[in-house]
Amino acid sequence: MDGIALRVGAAFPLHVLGMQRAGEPPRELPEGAFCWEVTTGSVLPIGANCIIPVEQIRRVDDQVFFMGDELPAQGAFIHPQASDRTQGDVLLCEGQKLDGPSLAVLAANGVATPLVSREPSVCVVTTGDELVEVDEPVQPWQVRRSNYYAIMGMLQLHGFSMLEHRTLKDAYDETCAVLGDIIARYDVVLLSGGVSMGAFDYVPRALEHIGVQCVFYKVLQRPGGPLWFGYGSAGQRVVGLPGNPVSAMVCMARYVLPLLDQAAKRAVGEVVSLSLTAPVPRLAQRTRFVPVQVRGGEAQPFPMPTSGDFMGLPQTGGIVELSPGEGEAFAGTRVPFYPWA
Ligand SMILES: Nc1nc2c(c(=O)[nH]1)N[C@H]1C(S)=C(S)[C@@H](COP(=O)(O)OP(=O)(O)OC[C@H]3O[C@@H](n4cnc5c(N)ncnc54)[C@H](O)[C@@H]3O)O[C@H]1N2
Ligand code: MOO
Repeated sequence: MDGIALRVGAAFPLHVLGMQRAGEPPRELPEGAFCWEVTTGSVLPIGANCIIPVEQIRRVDDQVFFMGDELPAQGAFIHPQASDRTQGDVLLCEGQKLDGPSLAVLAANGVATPLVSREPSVCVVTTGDELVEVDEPVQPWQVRRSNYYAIMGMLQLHGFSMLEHRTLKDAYDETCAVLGDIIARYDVVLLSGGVSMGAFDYVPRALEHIGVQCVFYKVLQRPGGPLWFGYGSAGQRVVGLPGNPVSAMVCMARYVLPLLDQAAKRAVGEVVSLSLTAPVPRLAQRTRFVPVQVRGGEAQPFPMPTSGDFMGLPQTGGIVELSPGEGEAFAGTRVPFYPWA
């Protein structure tokens, strides 16, 4: 507070001894009708116990007159040491993301070298003979490598930066060799495509051949049924995402982003639930994920015709999860929501 520092009870007018500026060591305030001019952020002069804002005084030369209605009480506009937190208080917990406020707390407390977890390195591997680069000419029987951009974008927007990319042809020996090399060098490997039932879907076989321990393969869900997950010998997390673009993005939002938060030792955010604005048929035996537009805490279903149709996804903010069951989830049903990033 910009104003004057005084002792409660000192009789006005007060004599101004000078200016106690921010960044200066404390001055002495003697007994009697004296005060120090102070600026916001300055330390309290020794002996002062109250501040009067500059708006409430009138200064004539070195004399100060009180112009307010009521004299402030002892301690007014003073921020005592340790009044916000005291020694021994916990300021940040494990898993805290170092955002602006938490970095400010670290800096203010002199923590120049905080103990942080290492960001996991991630390699995204896209597989398929039909895939071409985004800036290459594409034939009617070819597909642009859009899953790579979708996955990378989701990872980057989620705060991951140690990202690499490899491409693989649908060839078993090459898949084994390249994956063996990649898995030895990254904490997390995210594969797209080649996990289903096709004659050239080599990913599950190749991963097991090179010693990646399968934890699960196939989930009762749509889209994203053929999802594969396992651990490398040094604990590397390996995910085989289904190649269909909607399936790959759904599995990223629902499983991979939380998995990476866990790998980075970040606190995994609480899952938000939203209210459906329209009924959605459930699947009898499978969990169903439906893209939604989010408006005012409500989820408007925006289903894609197939898991290869993703041109409408940019109008959505993420997916909701419907548990298996008969009939439909009615409008108003609260369902878990997973954002795209
Ligand atoms: N007989 C069966 N066939 C299929 C089944 C099944 O259970 N039985 N599951 C289907 C489901 S569900 C899915 S999902 C797909 C997943 O197949 P894969 O993971 O093996 O993926 P691919 O066959 O390699 O590709 C599927 C589809 O996605 C396109 N794709 C692949 N990678 C990319 C990329 N990087 N960017 C854009 N598009 C990509 C690819 O061209 C295919 O069209 O299997 C069903 N089949
Ligand atoms: O479930 Mo697949 O993941 O729809 O196309």
